[in-house]
Amino acid sequence: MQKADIHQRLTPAHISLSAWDVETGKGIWKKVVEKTQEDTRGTFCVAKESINQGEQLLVEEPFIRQIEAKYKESRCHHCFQSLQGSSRTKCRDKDCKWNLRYCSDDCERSAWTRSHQWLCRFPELAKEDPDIIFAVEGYFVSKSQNQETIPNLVSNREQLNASLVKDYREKLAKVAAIFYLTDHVIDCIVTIIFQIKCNAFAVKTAESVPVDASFVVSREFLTLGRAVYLSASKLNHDCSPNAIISFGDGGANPCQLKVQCVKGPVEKGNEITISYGPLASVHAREDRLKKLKEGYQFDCNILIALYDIPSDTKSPKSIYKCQICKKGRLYRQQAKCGECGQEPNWAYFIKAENQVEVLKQKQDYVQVFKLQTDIYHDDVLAVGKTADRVAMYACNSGQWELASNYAIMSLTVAQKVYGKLSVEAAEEMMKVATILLNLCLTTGKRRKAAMLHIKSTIITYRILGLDKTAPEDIEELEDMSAHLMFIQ
Ligand SMILES: C[S@@+](CC[C@H](N)C(=O)[O-])C[C@H]1O[C@@H](n2cnc3c(N)ncnc32)[C@H](O)[C@@H]1O
Repeated sequence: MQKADIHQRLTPAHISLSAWDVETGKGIWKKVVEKTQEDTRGTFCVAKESINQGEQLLVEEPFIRQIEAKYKESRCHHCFQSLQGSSRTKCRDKDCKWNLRYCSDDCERSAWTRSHQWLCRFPELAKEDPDIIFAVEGYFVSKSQNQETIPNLVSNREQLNASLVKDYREKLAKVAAIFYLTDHVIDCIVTIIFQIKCNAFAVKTAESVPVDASFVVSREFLTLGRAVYLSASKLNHDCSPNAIISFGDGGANPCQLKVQCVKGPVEKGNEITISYGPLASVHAREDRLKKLKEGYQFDCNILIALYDIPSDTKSPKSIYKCQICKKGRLYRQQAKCGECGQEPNWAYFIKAENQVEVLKQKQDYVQVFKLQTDIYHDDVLAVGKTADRVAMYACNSGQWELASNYAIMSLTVAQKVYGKLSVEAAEEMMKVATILLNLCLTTGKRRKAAMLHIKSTIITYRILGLDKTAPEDIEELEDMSAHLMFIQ
């Protein structure tokens, strides 16, 4: 028999894939159960018993994963681990043209049994649209579990425009011809494309990036690839979530996903949520709704129910400062101040907000900050965001003292809005720590403040359980502390 004939016969459309050697499974929830309700939110996760802040709720391996093209040379195709210093393994088939690298024989075997055995023989597919290849891999792995689509995941396919489905069917033509796929299988793969859209997580890792000649200032997140997890995919979205997702096991196993409670206690029966990206702390309500609709094809019912505010209000959190008593908290267009009973001058606020927009165009954020602190109370996120911006500009030009003053103001806002023990405040604390360290290293000033601040950042991280999700941050804080010891 010709090699080409063997290829055609050994395709998943012709033989039944058995579950041999393909290890996939759902991660086991701790203190959490999945529930399904007949409303638009489908299945979701609730606390089975009271959950404390910092508790780890799930550790899970991907059902399917796909590395970012730019890491193909430098990271393992299967587990995304860096290949630096490790002996590289290639595909078992010497004729394979996919040019895949693995960190170990185990990873090569896992990738082979899951899907590469089917793709290996068709080098022309290596250049196909990654969305298509990922979905085809999803089909192979699902078939190995005797399923035709990824088990129990939503696709929201019914809400999508029929022309999008048609586009994907056309894009699948090449794969369909190679594998002799039936119309039914093509349809399953289209569903998997949409399941991936609704459920895949970007697999991220944090990396410290040195800024100019100083110690460490910036932490960047690299997206190594994407992956679908069967249990974690049951978490619904909230713009102010009580859990976070992290990846990796202290630098190892970059695809391993963890879910951690960060706002507790969560009482029995209450929902566990994560953010799919949009956060109340960062994005305006309209932007959040749009991102969720475009990215995940749903109308967030939490946003609609909780933040149903008049459309002329820019943000639910814009609380104006009464210009007469300086104490009253005014919501937009409120007739009288609750403190002094005087009528607010709304024309003044509107003029100030217009000026803010002009100053933002000119990137004069110091003046923006002055105006905002005049018209808003100090628990308004816009004030914190501007302070953060000024701090970052000051960092980039080495003005550490100015940077530290504004970073502390930004931290104060985060602590007021989210609470001292919140992930948002912890992130701001990390920034303040690095800025204070740089200030101390360059001028010798505020050593004691830096030491104390680093200590309280470590404690905050530990209470929130972030030492488990971001152990590299703790390592960095400990390094900072050690550096400060040697400064007089
Ligand atoms: C990753 S899945 C979450 C689990 C999903 N509820 C299920 O039944 O499998 C994402 C989908 O859940 C639904 N969803 C998640 N969060 C939601 C929310 N806040 N409001 C409405 N629907 C939501 C949407 O259909 C979304 O595309």
